[in-house]
Amino acid sequence: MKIGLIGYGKMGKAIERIALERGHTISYKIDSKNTIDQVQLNQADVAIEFTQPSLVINHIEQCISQGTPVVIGTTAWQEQLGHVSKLVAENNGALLHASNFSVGVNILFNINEKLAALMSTHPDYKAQIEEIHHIQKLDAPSGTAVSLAQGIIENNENYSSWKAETGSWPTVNTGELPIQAIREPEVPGTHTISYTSTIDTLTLSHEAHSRDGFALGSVIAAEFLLGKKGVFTMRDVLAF
Ligand SMILES: NC(=O)C1=CN([C@@H]2O[C@H](COP(=O)(O)OP(=O)(O)OC[C@H]3O[C@@H](n4cnc5c(N)ncnc54)[C@H](OP(=O)(O)O)[C@@H]3O)[C@@H](O)[C@H]2O)C=CC1
Ligand SMILES: O=C(O)C1=N[C@H](C(=O)O)C[C@H](O)C1
Repeated sequence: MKIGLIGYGKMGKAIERIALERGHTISYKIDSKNTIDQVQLNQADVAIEFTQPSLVINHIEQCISQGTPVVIGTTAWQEQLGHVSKLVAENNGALLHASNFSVGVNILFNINEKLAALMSTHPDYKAQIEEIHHIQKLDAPSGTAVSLAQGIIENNENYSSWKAETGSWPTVNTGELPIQAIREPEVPGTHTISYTSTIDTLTLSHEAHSRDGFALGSVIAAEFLLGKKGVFTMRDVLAF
């Protein structure tokens, strides 16, 4: 498969290595010096986009209007999912997005929803989410933390919204789920959900050891997307 890389930073480089190991070729690499306007996107069978929240919607629009299937890893654009879904439908396009492409985190998403449902009838347990990432990360809280919070809100009647702060825990009102974002050098991504009562604490945690899991998941997602039409997520790839 011919893959176009939109974003050739920390993730783009990890994806290139894993794509080549899996027998794919790289058609182009887009970064701040070689931007999307300078490249014929449909040279590639599929594009994989990991850039920045401020760029991703323009990149999606360009890929979909030029008929290029695209895998989106960039985070912090979910409020535009309605616009993006409409665009994909109108152009009979193909797009796959995920806040986290690692298999381990997608298993965590599944367990998180089940635990949230079990905890719904135990309001004495207070939930919280902590995420730790490298200091270059532009968005906070992480897309993964937001997905985890949504999984709790949809399955636990004690929570109806989330509130986040960087570097400390937010003060919350009843029904608000607290998220703390921590930034430390070199951390690829660690997410911890805990439920604490006066009696005990129950904890679910995922710690990425490198970016390889995110990169491998995005290449597997690109392989899945080839020949399909519509909007997909890692749930479709992993058939959860
Ligand atoms: N869904 C998932 O599993 C994961 C998602 N992410 C998300 O992916 C995104 C990228 O992360 P990461 O690779 O660490 O970030 P980096 O900052 O390392 O890379 C960003 C890339 O975007 C490029 N870029 C900057 N400006 C432009 C522009 N105008 N046009 C085209 N490209 C441009 C940069 O170019 P240059 O190199 O020239 O500066 C760089 O190659 C983030 O949103 C992050 O949250 C990250 C990991 C996993
Ligand atoms: O920016 C990152 O590095 C990561 N971003 C994603 C997120 O926002 O959840 C996924 C992963 O945690 C790494």
